[in-house]
Amino acid sequence: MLQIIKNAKVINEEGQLQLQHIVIENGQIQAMMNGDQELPQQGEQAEIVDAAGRLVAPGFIDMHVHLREPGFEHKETIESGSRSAVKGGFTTIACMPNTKPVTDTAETVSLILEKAKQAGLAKVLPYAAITVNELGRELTDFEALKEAGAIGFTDDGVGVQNAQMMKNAMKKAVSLGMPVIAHCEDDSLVKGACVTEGAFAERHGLKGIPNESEAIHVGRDILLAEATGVHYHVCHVSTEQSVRLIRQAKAIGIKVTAEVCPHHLVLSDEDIPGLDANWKMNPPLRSPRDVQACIEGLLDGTIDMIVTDHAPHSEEEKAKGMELAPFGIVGFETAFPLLYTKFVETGQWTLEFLIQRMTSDPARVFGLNSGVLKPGAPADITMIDLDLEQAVDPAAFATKGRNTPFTGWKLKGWPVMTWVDGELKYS
Ligand SMILES: NC(=O)N[C@@H](CC(=O)O)C(=O)O
Ligand SMILES: [Zn+2]
Ligand SMILES: [Zn+2]
Repeated sequence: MLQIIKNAKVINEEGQLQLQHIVIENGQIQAMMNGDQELPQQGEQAEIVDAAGRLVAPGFIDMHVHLREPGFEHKETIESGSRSAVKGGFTTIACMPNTKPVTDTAETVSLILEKAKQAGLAKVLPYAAITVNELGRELTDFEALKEAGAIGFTDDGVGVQNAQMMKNAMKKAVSLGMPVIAHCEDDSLVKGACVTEGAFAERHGLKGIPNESEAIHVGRDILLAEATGVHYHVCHVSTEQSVRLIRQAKAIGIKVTAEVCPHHLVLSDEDIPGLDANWKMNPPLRSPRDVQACIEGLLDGTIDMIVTDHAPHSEEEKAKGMELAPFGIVGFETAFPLLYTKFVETGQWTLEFLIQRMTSDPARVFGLNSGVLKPGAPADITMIDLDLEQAVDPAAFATKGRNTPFTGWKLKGWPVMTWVDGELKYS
């Protein structure tokens, strides 16, 4: 079937906004036509959506999310999580293996893929665990996990504490042409802390999570990546020191890539209003200096992409307070409006810069065929109303999670329609 999204404002190859018509056939982009060209003859039988000059971008790609299924369906399911994703303009999401059971067997990878297919919303790419049960003691069966459809290995939620274990994982991964994705956290430097070391922790008499707990793993793993030649990807970078280490490693050609979350670009520990666990996530909100370093790292290409680390938890769990509640905040439905409002509307970033970090860059790093609007690409598309301004209202979220620090924030740039392989999944 032929579909046309006409009068779409797209970012063209020169990085300029241009009015175009997007012609879609059988789930793929067939042509990108200039807005002043006549629509194709078959246009009469085509299903036509008039974008009326709204921004139309490649569907966003989020390489770090928690869908909680199997095992934590009270927090989220693959269905509710992928519904939240498409509502946020995301068409491809890569889910973390800290489920119950941990995604450490081919059966669980297959189960996730099956549930994602049933949900029929976003494309779901599962990661598998590096170690059995994410306990750091024994490697999982990388071949079987790859065979079942895992796209990379990570123990997200915890760091791999043992350097030899990490090195063995990297050797195995590189032999299979697979990446290792690391949650960087040295447990010996954390010990029961819930917020970053610094002003907020001191004021509230809390133990702090020091920057080195993250950066020590980044440094260690960069050396191991150099030794093994693996593609090493750093999760949720939050510190100045990590940015520096990654920058240096990239400069000498080590195969390292990195991601950063919207909250680490927009919030510091100075913004935390009090002992409210909606401001608790791992890594924690750091100092304004770290925030600045993450922004600079993204700007100079040290950090490759933006991910949400969408991490839903139930209201009861989050009500346990700053010290006892689990780490994590939801992210799909606020990511684009938040970054658009904070960085593009204020003139600090171009729209193109923001969109590339959420589309073509993750696609490039992980070898996906999406993330671009060009003939032959899957019709994974998001339409955004850049003028629509509304307050963040967790009660209206599609995710089961209500855990966000952005409640009430007035933001512009809300996704209004999302297509996956040409099928409308949100409007
Ligand atoms: N980011 C978080 O604060 N929490 C994540 C775990 C993780 O990403 O490390 C979770 O699973 O809840
Ligand atoms: Zn993590
Ligand atoms: Zn995570």
